[in-house]
Amino acid sequence: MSTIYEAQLNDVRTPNGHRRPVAHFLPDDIQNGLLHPPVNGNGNGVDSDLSDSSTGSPKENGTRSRRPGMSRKASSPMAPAFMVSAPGKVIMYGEHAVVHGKAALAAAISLRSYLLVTTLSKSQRTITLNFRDLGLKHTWDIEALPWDVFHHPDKKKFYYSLVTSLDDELVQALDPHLENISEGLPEEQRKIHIRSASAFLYLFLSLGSPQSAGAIYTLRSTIPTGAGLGSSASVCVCLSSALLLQIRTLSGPHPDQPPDEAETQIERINRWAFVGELCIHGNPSGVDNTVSAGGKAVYFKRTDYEKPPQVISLPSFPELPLLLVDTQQTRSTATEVAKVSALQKAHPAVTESILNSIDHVTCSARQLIEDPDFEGDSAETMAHFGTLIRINHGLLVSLGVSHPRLERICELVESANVGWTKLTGAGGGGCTMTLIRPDADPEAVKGLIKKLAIEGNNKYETTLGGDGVGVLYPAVLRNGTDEEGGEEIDQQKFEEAEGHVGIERLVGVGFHERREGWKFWKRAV
Ligand SMILES: Nc1ncnc2c1ncn2[C@@H]1O[C@H](COP(=O)(O)OP(=O)(O)O)[C@@H](O)[C@H]1O
Ligand SMILES: C[C@@](O)(CCOP(=O)(O)O)CC(=O)O
Repeated sequence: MSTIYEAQLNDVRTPNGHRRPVAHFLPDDIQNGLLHPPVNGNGNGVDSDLSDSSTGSPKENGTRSRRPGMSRKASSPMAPAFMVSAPGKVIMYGEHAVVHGKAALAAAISLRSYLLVTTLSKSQRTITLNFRDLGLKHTWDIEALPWDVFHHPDKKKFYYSLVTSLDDELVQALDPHLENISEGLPEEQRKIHIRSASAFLYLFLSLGSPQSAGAIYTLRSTIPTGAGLGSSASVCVCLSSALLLQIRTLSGPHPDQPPDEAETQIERINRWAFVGELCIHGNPSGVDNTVSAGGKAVYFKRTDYEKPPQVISLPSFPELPLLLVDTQQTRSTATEVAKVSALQKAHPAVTESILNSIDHVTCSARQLIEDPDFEGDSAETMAHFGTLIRINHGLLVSLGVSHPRLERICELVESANVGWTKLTGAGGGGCTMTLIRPDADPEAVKGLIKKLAIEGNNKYETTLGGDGVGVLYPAVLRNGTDEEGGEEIDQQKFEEAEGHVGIERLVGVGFHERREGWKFWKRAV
């Protein structure tokens, strides 16, 4: 959909945004959208025989082979390695207020997380979490995990359940399995590892079973961690979709899948991604995982946490010339969200009025976009969006979630007179987004970008409004190499891809002009 502000520094990627018709790699029944999960007597949705036998190997191009005259296979081939990918996001308007039941407007970005799932042979009864960006690698014995607690009839959840809070007993049952993660690392770093691992384990134990296949889950991301661009949500969407695919509860994605059916799959993925977010940052609104799962741009509001949120797709979300700048100042979403809750406790009426003002800002932007006479790129529209950006930032400052480094960026943009800036995401560090004025002097913009770099900021180039969660099943891509049938993405290749550019080149969604393989569930408009 949208755009990047061209400049010379710290380029992370230059996506072309092209989408190609996708190859039919999924096993027949998944491919045709017919696969509705076999929920067994334990209600865990997994049938280990079926899950192995219905998945083809990459060499068979995903077709199922059954021996004639046999109703059941004697032995089953290993499931092929597959990948899932999910985008980060920018919140245009409404961060923090959205946690308190107000509206937010957010869009997917082209920076993404990629998760490779490698199934182990039947005799290897372990799962390994390999989160490369964090340097986290940990292996668990599947049988040693607390299945009895997670599968107790009072506790058991299903792939379609709506889980809106973590269960304390389940969280406690995970503790012994998290305590020796990354021992010896500084406490702050360990905490980050433990949070990510707890999201994985909570989902694995909720969705899997003691019969789940052993596997290695290798994740790499081009989204900066903890910078306000939704890295945690995109990781959670990857985990949720991979685990739901492994227990064969998702249909498609398929190019001809009816939109309402695709929406159901997105919703299932999104619900469990939200549970992962609960593990990582405690009190999420759900806007990040919603945008990451479904992609595009949405208006989001959740007034009642016991019910699904209101999500409205915004197909006329305009191509905005945005500059994303990362202060590289670390912070955690959980801490910033807690600051606002503390302010609300201390000053309920004042805080509520700030949150309401943010809500008005978001609604004003939505009204503008949905106006039948809306002109996406007129100077007037830009000025309207820009003023709302400036006001929204001021309100976030009042909530106490800015940071001197964020303020410094606002000051530099203001004095260069090239656009309007606000923090995006949780603040306290992380990123700003600047909407560049249509009449901005290009030399002034260049000068600004140079100054920002000199002061230690990092610029991200990204497009807005792309696809949500995608699947590459099996993990084979046409990468412009001569490999017959496409290039198989194995773990070593994926791990060794150099930096963000290397990841994009190897597996990036939309990176190669003629790449085929990735498929996406398309949100109904
Ligand atoms: N690439 C990654 N691999 C594994 N976990 C990640 C990755 N990126 C982020 N996370 C998890 O998400 C947390 C950051 O989430 P959060 O503070 O909400 O920031 P963000 O704004 O980027 O979502 C990290 O502490 C980590 O637990
Ligand atoms: C502050 C908040 O509104 C957005 C947080 O975004 P991020 O985790 O900084 O990318 C929290 C939330 O919506 O869950």
